[in-house]
Amino acid sequence: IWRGVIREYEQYLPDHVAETIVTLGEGGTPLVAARRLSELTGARVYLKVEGMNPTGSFKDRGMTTAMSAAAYRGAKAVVCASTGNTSASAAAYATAAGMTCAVLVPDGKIAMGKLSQALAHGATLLQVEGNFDDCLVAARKLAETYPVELVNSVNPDRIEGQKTAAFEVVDTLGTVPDIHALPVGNAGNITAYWKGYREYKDAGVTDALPRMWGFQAEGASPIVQGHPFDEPETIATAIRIGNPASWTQAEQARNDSGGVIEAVTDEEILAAHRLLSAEVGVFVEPASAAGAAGVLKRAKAGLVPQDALIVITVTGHGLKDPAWALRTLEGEEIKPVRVSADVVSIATALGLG
Ligand SMILES: Cc1ncc(COP(=O)(O)O)c(/C=C/C(=O)C(=O)O)c1O
Repeated sequence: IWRGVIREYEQYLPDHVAETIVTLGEGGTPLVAARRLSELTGARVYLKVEGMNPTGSFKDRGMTTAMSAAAYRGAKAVVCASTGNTSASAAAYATAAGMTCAVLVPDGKIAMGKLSQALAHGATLLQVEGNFDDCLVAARKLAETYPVELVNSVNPDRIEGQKTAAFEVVDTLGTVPDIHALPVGNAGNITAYWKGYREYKDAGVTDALPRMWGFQAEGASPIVQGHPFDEPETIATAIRIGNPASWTQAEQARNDSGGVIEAVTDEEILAAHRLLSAEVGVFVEPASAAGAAGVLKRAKAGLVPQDALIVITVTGHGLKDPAWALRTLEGEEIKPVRVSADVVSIATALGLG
């Protein structure tokens, strides 16, 4: 039985997170061989399906450690800024810890699934007139001034929990991938994976390191462009971030691993989003497809080494933001076919008639 991230990887985690463990069974997510992506790229591609965590995104890995640490310090209230998934996760783990949770989200830019989760878990959700970056500045000031713990990925306990995904990839594959690809927003996750891979190598579990390939949405690609975006814009609202908190660490992961951080367009993100659900069988939210979009883009440019072992993290479940399964970027509806209840109409509609 899987016992959650802290108990499975306690020896690699700080002592203060293992004293008062708050867990919802996070981690132990599937590593799925993506045959269609292997065909399209000429590599051996696996997906680390992080939508299979308790609240449907990778954020739960860092929330178990951050909330356990907060509980150990006797905190009664937590706060976070979020594009949605951090708030869903913070709300669930705060509830599990018996704490109150305040979340600051950008006005009108949070996917319905995530909003419903934060509210269902009883978080106090404030829609801030501003973008995610404004929310993060406010959340940090609030935690400095009032007795509330900040559980954003600027909190190192978050990174500690999230690095366990790298351990799981190695434990499942039995080796290190040549390349690890994933979306980059606030850049905590690329930082965490790189830390995890390095710690396994330092511990002698592995003898190599992957190249880190991070992908930002073109309209929200400060690390790619080398300057903050005051008005980040993308339909991938989870990564609609203009000034990543872990910017420097993300560049270190890119440089030290000999990897890249590049941009993909909303069209490329949605095309990958649809390919993953329609041709691989894994339904993810749009931002989560940015890594796959980037690998496909580099494959088209002849930049994916033949037969390379590639793991792509898909970060959140498709149910978080199902709207994009029902409409195209051009706005046309994808509607279920309506038929009368007789078997002939049904057979005809199915092309059997
Ligand atoms: C589905 C999904 N995919 C990718 C990212 C980017 O990860 P980072 O580069 O570590 O930020 C996020 C991030 C979400 C938040 O930042 C938040 O929830 O506040 C996400 O929800």
